Amino acid sequence: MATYRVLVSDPISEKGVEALAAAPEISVDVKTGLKPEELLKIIGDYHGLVVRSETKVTAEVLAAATNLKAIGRAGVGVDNIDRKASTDHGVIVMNTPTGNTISTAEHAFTLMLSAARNVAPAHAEVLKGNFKAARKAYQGIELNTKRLAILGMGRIGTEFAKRAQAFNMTVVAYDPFLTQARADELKVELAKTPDEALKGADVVTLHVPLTPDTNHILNTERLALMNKGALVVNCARGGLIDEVALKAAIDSGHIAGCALDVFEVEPPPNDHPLFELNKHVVLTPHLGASTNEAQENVGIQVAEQLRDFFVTGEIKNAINMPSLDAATRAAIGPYLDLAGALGKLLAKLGPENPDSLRVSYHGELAKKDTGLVSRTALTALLEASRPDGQVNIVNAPAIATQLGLDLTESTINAKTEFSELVVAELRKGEDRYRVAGTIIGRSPRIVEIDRLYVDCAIKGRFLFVENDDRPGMVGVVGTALGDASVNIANMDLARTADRTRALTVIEVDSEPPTSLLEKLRSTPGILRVLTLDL
Ligand SMILES: NC(=O)c1ccc[n+]([C@@H]2O[C@H](COP(=O)([O-])OP(=O)(O)OC[C@H]3O[C@@H](n4cnc5c(N)ncnc54)[C@H](O)[C@@H]3O)[C@@H](O)[C@H]2O)c1
Ligand SMILES: O=C(O)[C@H](O)COP(=O)(O)O
Repeated sequence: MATYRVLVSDPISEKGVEALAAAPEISVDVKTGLKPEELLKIIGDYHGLVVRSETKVTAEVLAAATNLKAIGRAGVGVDNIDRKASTDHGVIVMNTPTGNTISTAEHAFTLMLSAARNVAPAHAEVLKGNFKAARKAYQGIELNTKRLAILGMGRIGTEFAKRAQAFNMTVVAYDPFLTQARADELKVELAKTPDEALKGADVVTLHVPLTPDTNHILNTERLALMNKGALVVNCARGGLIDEVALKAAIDSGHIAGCALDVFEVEPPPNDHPLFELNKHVVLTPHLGASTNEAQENVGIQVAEQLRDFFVTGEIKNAINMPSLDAATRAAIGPYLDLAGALGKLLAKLGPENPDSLRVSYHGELAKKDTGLVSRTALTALLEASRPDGQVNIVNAPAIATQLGLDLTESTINAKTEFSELVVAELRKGEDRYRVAGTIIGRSPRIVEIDRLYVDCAIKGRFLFVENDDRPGMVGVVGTALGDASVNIANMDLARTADRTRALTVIEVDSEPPTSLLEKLRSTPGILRVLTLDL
């Protein structure tokens, strides 16, 4: 019986569906073209969701998706998925960033050539029998030596640049992450601003994600910076262009035309103003990634990523989580277990309503990527007060922020008696409580509780007894446990350097009854008694 149910709600390649269904742990339902209300009704039954750009994964859908753990986007753009709501609900969002790069770059390039040479309107006229008239009407634009501005020099922008250079175009690129060294390597001019890239450009092509910052990145003012007779190409997202401004710039004759694969609203309405245009215009229905090759790539990639996430815990190409490959998962597995135990210990023993959790790493571990280890400690800390599955590794930082709890990480070079040490400290004002652990062999051990040195396992049922450090206390505790028929599996004793306070960590074989806890708590010299299942 499959453990995880995955809904594929947009068409992906058959091979992708097969790759997902091949895992015995996973059962797959393909239901494409669902209306929003139909999706809302069934999404609660699924642990995984696979989409392209059609399914809108809104905050409402995520609120109804009570079992959802992961969304796989078979493609690049994730603007159809409410990222914040996904994170708040603890749902991992992964995309497949590389699978459709070439197909999309080729489509964008095709669009540029088609707009320059009026391929679409000329074709339509030929079919209508207007061969001669069309020969006169559709004079083209040569691209050789023209200046091309690329906004967004990521995967697709870079591939577009290579093709444009083969056509002897001069390429100028703007991307906030493009360095001079990379620009030199790609033989493109580096623009410091979008305006600088657009000034004097004959063609612009957009390859940036749609975000609140990039919405209408191409507007009236920026179109005006381009040369008269310039072309606009957009194979990224419709919202990047102010379509009203574009229509006005084409009507005025400043911009010659446009080549668009994407629209502000998809599908665009039948009376869309750009549909009135004819010369140097070509419009396609979001076909950039629609090749057999790209669809197989992204379909299989998304299937493998979701399968690995459910089966091995591997996290690849997540946009709201650090990645975690299988090898790293295996290497840091014991530290994740240790961090979980430290978080639980702090929840039980540390101050309530803390201001911050500080996780510090000593030794070799300090050189590794410990982000997920810290997140695991935070998740375990928060889970203790929300045991109903509301908190997980994806949403723990967001929940902590809502609570005003800071998570800080530090690496410490000072030597300790352990080759590696993880210290988790909960702070509330001046009040601090710390616990620490290490890995011995492959086994996580707790080695410090509130500055007292212990050695205990991270799994089991424990009784913590803090008492004045005076003779006879261990006997009192042992006798009380014996009288209550609670067997001791392990016992570890620690005391402060000034010998005023002692801590006994007792691993027990059965749940200590309330009567035993009350008896211990009322025993003179016993300061605190707590039980904890780790
Ligand atoms: N039409 C289609 O079918 C289709 C197919 C694939 C991708 N896309 C779209 O194309 C976009 C780009 O895809 P990609 O694979 O090249 O992504 P990418 O992440 O490799 O590249 C995006 C680049 O944009 C840059 N960027 C971000 N903000 C910017 C800004 N304000 N100005 C300039 N550059 C900025 C980033 O630094 C990055 O280098 C995707 O986000 C997606 O929306 C469309
Ligand atoms: O962002 C993408 O990957 C493209 O826009 C492709 O979208 P699609 O999968 O809906 O064709």
